[in-house]
Amino acid sequence: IVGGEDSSLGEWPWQVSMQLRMPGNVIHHACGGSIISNQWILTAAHCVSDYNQPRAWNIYGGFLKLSNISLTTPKFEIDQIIIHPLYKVAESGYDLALLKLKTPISFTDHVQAICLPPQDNSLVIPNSCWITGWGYTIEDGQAENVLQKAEVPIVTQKECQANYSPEKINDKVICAGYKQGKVDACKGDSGGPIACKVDNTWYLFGITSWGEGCAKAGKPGVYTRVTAFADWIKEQIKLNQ
Ligand SMILES: COC(=O)Nc1ccc2c(c1)CCCCCCC[C@H](NC(=O)/C=C/c1cc(Cl)ccc1-n1cnnn1)c1nc-2c(Cl)[nH]1
Repeated sequence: IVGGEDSSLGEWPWQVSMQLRMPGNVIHHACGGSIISNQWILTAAHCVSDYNQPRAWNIYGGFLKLSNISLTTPKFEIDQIIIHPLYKVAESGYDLALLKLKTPISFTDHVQAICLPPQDNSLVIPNSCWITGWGYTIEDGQAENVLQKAEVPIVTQKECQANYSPEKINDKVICAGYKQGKVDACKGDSGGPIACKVDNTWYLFGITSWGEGCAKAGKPGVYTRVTAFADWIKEQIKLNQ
C-alpha cells in the first residue's frame, strides 16, 4: 500500500496473508485474501493461477506483522482452489478465485469474515473505501511488516475508462484512487480487499487486481467488482460445500 499507515491488531480481521512454500522449507508472503465464511477465502485468480497446487500455500489470519509468522505458526490449509472459468490475465478481468479450507476457521476477536455485498446492487458504494495489505509502499520497494491501510475514493466507470483503455475497464471492475495518485495498492497487495462500511457493516466490494504503476497520477487501482460475481460465489460455495 502506497500512502497508507499502520493498521492496529484486529482492525481488518478478514485480511489474510497467503504465503508460498518455497524450496528449502521457507515461506514468503505472496498475496492478500479475505475470509468470507469459516471455510472460504476470496482472493485474486492471478495469485493462484501459476501456483495452483493447494499444498503450496500456507494461509495466515489474525496477524498484524509478517514477522510474527513462521513455519511453526498455526495456518489455514487449502482443500480446493476454484478459479473463475473466464479468467485469463488480471487486465482482462474475472480476476477472482475461491479457496476452500481443509478445516473450518474458529473465529476470534482478530479472525472474522467480511460480508459479501448483494448482487442486486441494492447497496450503494460509498464515496471512499479502504484498501489493506502488506505490499510495497513504493513501486520499487519491498513487503511491509505491519499491515497497512489507506482510504481511497471510488472512481466513476467513465473516468476510469478515460484513464485506461476502454476494453480493460468494464462493469465488472471498480477503480479507486486519487486523481493526483499518491495513494494506491502495490506489489504484494493483490488478492486483498477493498472494504466499504455501509450502515455500520463492512462489505467486500473489491479484490485488489492491477494498475499501471503504483500511485501514479491518473492511473487508479483496478479491483474485481465483487457485486458482479456474488451469484457465482454463492453458487460455487453451494456446489462445493
Ligand atoms: C517478503 O515476501 C515478499 O516480498 N513477497 C512478495 C511481494 C510482492 C509480490 C510477490 C511476493 C509475488 C507474488 C506473485 C503473484 C502476484 C503477482 C502480481 C502482484 N501485483 C500486486 O500485488 C498488485 C498490483 C497492483 C494493484 C493495484 Cl489495485 C494497483 C497497482 C498495482 N501495481 C502496479 N504495479 N505494481 N503494483 C505482485 N505481487 C508481488 C509482485 Cl512483485 N507483484
